[in-house]
Amino acid sequence: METAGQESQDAGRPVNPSSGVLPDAGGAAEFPGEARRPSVNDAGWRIGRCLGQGGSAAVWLAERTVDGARFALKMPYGATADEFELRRELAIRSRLRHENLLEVHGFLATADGPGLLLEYAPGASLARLVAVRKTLSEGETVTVLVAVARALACLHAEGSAHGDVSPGNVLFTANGKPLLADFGTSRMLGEGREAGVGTPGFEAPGMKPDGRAAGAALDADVYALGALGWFMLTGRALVPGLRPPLRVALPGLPAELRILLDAALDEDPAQRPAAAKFAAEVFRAWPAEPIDLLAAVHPSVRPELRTRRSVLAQGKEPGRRLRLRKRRRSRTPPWEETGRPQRRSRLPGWNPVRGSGAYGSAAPAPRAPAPPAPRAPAPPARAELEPKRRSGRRPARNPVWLGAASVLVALTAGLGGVAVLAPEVLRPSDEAPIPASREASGGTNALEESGPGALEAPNPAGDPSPAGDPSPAAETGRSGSPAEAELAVLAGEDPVAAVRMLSALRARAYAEGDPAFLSWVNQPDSAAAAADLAGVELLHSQGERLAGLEVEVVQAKRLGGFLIGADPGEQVAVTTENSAYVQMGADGVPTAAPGTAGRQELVLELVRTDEGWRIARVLPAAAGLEPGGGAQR
Ligand SMILES: Nc1ncnc2c1ncn2[C@@H]1O[C@H](COP(=O)(O)OP(=O)(O)OP(=O)(O)O)[C@@H](O)[C@H]1O
Repeated sequence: METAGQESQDAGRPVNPSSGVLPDAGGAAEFPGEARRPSVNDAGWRIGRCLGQGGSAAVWLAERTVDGARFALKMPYGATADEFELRRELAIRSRLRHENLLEVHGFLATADGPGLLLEYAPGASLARLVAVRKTLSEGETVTVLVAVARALACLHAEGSAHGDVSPGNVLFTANGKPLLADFGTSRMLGEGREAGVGTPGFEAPGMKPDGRAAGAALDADVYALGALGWFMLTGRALVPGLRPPLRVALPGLPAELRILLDAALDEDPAQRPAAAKFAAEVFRAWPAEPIDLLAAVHPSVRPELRTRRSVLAQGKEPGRRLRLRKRRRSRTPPWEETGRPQRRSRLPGWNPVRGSGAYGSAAPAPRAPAPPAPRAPAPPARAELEPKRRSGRRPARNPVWLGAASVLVALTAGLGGVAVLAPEVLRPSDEAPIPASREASGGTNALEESGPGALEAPNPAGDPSPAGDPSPAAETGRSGSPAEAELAVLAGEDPVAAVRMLSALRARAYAEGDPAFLSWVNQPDSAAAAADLAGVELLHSQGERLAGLEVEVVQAKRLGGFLIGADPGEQVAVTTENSAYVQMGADGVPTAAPGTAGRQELVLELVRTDEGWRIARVLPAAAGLEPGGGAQR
């Protein structure tokens, strides 16, 4: 289990740009125990903060410099003595493929011996989440239990048991997908089991140290699932032999969930369900909800979170139990699978209903941030859409839409429709992490320095100076303005020519972190305007920009015209290519891994206003002309 509060220990530490590591006391251990920052001779890697410490190892953030991909590096305390265990962990894990099992990539040589390279889980551990939040809602508990039970079912089907299903070994991606980690205690069925490898409160009663009885280890994993459920709902680990009946301990708990947890926690292993069945029944018993991770993650991770932010954003105390909603009762008794469709949560973030369908499965290596291709927001409540255009103020920061402090995250997290639109661009954040922006509070980046090879910022933006004229630039308090010739193209007849110019201006808004350009790009108060304004305002508010970004329309074809209210509109199918870029702070230091070049096919819906062509809506390439369809206004 990790040390309580460890994730936050690095918060606010100053950055040492020359060393590539957080400063510490002469390289001495920063944390209790033997954790010492590993030294990697290979220039292709940089070591960041300590992510956590367990009983046998410390885990560090590691960045592959060539592409900015982030991993977790697990370093056993005892160096070579534990190398065998690492190899075993790799061997067991590499046979399995499951979206809720943490990926194990291989070894990395360090001066202290080999470390195990793991998929990086930025969303912290369940131990930390519960430590901060106190308890989770029923829906969140379902999300975790279903995911972990499915992962266990996969492990069990391959003939292995986990052996230490506990809160420190359940980690989260940035979109709240639970990952079962730490296969150091895993054993093939029939193998002996070391004494004391489990976590108190999550060990099945009567589990013998050798654990050779066929199936005993599997049943013990299921008991641990029940204990996890108890832990999430009560905020406490079970005290063996002292468990009050769930009906008493949690009187408001829906009966369906209570029966399932009771079954998993049964003293008699034979009465416990198999992991797969437990997953199916818990999934059916109560609607899953995305996990609210905001309070638990390291400050540098907050910008990339894709989970809902209700607890803090709504001013509620972290850890406050969400009130029981109207129960969704099942007429079918637990343990009988019906395959009945589940109610879907509309909140962003992973849940087992949508699973990989919504966000894709884990990729071997994280990717660089997605380029800001034109976005089409999901159809939201109109009130959420109102960008305070022409008011000189920033757009309203709706927690769902703009809770993040990073532009790219805001675009990808809040605007759910984008995923439908451009799936190749919008990977889940564990695949496409948007590395940390600098915290206004002085927090550090996840990987905190740019190093000698830091990317230069092409076309550095000048200091914004508030303008005093009544132009749109003045209204946003910025000085950006297109040239006369560019404006003439927008005012012309040809929507195809206009589309090229609109794309270029839009890219300039991002490249210079200057919202003023957007006034010439999007139709006022449209969905496209809301999305872009939110994104660029976020960049602007952080003094950041996407340096070097250029978007070129390589193909454009008119699909046809239509009316949007009284205004003439046009749909134009476009293929755009964006350059690589760097998310850059005002000090010229990159705040995220470089964005890669890419290509997209979209349909842009333009409207011809008195001031010229503007983008009203962005549609998937397949959308084509929608007869009678109009842009959201
Ligand atoms: N892939 C990861 N991404 C982010 N954090 C991680 C990752 N792996 C581990 N951690 C953090 O490090 C802590 C310790 O890791 P882990 O549980 O693997 O160590 P351990 O010594 O094997 O633990 P145990 O005490 O269970 O034997 C975790 O609780 C978690 O906070």
